[in-house]
Amino acid sequence: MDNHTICALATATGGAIGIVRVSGEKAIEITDCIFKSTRLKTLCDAKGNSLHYGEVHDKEGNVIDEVLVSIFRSPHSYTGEDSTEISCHGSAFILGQVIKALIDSGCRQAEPGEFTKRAYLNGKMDLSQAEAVADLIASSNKASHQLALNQLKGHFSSELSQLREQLLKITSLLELELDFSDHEELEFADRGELEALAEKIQHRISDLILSFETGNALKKGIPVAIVGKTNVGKSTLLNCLLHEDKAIVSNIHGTTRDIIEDTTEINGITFRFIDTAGIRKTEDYVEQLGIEKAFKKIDEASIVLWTIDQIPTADDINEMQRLTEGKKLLIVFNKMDCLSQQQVDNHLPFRVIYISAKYKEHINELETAIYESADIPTIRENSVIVTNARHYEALARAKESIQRVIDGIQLGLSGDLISEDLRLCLEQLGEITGGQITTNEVLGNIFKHFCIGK
Ligand SMILES: Nc1nc2c(c(=O)[nH]1)N(C=O)[C@@H](CNc1ccc(C(=O)N[C@@H](CCC(=O)O)C(=O)O)cc1)CN2
Ligand SMILES: Nc1nc2c(ncn2[C@@H]2O[C@H](COP(=O)(O)OP(=O)(O)OP(=O)(O)O)[C@@H](O)[C@H]2O)c(=O)[nH]1
Repeated sequence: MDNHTICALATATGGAIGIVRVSGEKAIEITDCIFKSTRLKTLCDAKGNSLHYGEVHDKEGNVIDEVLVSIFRSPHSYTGEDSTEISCHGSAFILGQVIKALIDSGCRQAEPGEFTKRAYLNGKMDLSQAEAVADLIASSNKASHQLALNQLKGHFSSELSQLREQLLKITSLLELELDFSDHEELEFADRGELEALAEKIQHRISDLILSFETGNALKKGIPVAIVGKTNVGKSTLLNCLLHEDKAIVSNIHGTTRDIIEDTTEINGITFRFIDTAGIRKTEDYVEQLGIEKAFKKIDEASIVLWTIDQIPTADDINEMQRLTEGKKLLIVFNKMDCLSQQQVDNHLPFRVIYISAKYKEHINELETAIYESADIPTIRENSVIVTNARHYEALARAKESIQRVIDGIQLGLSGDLISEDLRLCLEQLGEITGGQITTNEVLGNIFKHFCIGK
């Protein structure tokens, strides 16, 4: 890490007040260079967590703005370094001038995520908490907000450290055995006990891996595929659910060829609606490609809205069931405005939601059904749900390692062979929170997605 003092705008432009953050060894000294107060001789004597009124000026001594400066002293700051925050009037011009003045006095403009990266490197938070900061900023609904907050608060981190402790316990039991391996009659490590412990760890890792399906869906949006024959009104329905004209609607069969998707919220949960090409037999090569993509999307979706505009035949029902096996299936009978009461009353052997996409009738009812079929678990303040693909991958590898430990114990392998897999498992779990072994490449990949000033 370079030890330059960094600065950046911390707020979005356009507000009444804008904050410029400064962090690093010379943060207070450099801020003092551009700051003048009638009360205080120099900021360098100011206490940590104090607030100071004054003016900032440029190199030539021209006043830029009337401001408030907060002082944080290492290690009691967000980054763990000496830091200041300059609250100015929220004009893009003023904020630019303040940053320029700071750079003229020896600061460097911060890179994306550099404040949080420093907080991580200074031990203020672990890597999964740093990632939670980015998720928190990106959170747009109650669920994703709660998940990010839980991760930031360290619930996931402490779960991982419990797992690491248990792994270390197995390791130390095995090492004890190795130390005394000359005395073959001595068996310190009860293999049954070791196996039970390893299995407990594996279960917990498996649960975390499983939680990713929910976590990922809540973060990225629960995938809902809109499927059906051509011209039944799938694109009209998509537009209706998204509350915007996203897809082209026409009465020409086979209008939608490619996949069109976007997200929207129902009761604070993000859903990702995917409009697909209408399914029919066709000689048109491009349309056929679209239909194949539709089948793939059904596979990836958790919920399928099978849209119809006529009473389905037995063959239709068979196909519907065959293609959506293992999915939550909602049958949407569209164009109800064209149906006779008799057709509506015709009893179908499954639940059907009658709507009119064109005239926006019964859309609320459909939204409720979609929300209910998503079966979203309540996210408590201390729920641990994995939402990050990097964490998921590390857990998957850790699970393989612990499986090899279990296999090794069952096969009666020697302690040193088993220890090797235990060490791997520890390392893989350690990647999530970031240990000594985190490479610059991994760090670079994580922090480049942050905004500047965070
Ligand atoms: N003005 C401002 N608002 C902000 C932040 C900030 O840096 N500045 N944050 C940041 O992005 C978030 C709050 N996070 C923060 C986390 C730690 C510390 C801090 O000073 N920690 C010290 C003292 C802790 C204490 O008093 O208990 C420490 O960890 O030692 C500050 C902000 C959101 N709001
Ligand atoms: N009467 C009536 N017409 C509708 C309704 N919903 C859609 N339509 C009409 O049905 C026709 C087909 O609509 P689309 O949304 O393009 O149908 P699609 O299923 O996406 O069609 P493909 O792209 O061919 O798969 C259009 O003329 C729509 O205006 C409805 O609720 N009632």
